[in-house]
Amino acid sequence: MFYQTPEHNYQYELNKDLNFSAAHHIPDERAGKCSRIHGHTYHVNITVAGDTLDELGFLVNFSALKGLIMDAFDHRLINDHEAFKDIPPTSETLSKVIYDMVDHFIQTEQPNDLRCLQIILRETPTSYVVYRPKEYR
Ligand SMILES: Nc1nc2c(c(=O)[nH]1)N=C([C@H](O)[C@H](O)COP(=O)(O)OP(=O)(O)OP(=O)(O)O)CN2
Ligand SMILES: [Zn+2]
Repeated sequence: MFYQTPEHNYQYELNKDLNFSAAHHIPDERAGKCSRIHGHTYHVNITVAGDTLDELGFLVNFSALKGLIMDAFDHRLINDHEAFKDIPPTSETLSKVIYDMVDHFIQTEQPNDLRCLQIILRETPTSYVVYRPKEYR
């Protein structure tokens, strides 16, 4: 599947799609049925860009991005994750949490200079969110 990505001048743009199964609830009765614990097959699209490749010829290993997200959320209750100690696990907040995880990983684990441009998080067949920082550094 192809998604809209922000305009940029990087030579390479990588996209990784992945799915994970998880439960969540929005702990507020105003969320209606979503205040009850329920599950989704989440779909995530991660966009990373850069001008230089690492020694393997990768921007970043696709499987490293997948592992990062799967380890944190697959077959878990998202509310239990420390990032959601004080905020509800909505599509909006989860897309930002995933953005921050990917950004931290590529800044600390990759030798090449990479940027995460956006995260698309699909919670249901009819609902998804795009998270993009105001500007990429
Ligand atoms: N802005 C948001 N609204 C809602 C979120 C969210 O994360 N951000 N989450 C939920 C529920 O958790 C749940 O995912 C229901 O979403 P919804 O699109 O309403 O699901 P349906 O399958 O019922 O959608 P239909 O298109 O009506 O079948 C709710 N809102
Ligand atoms: Zn839900």
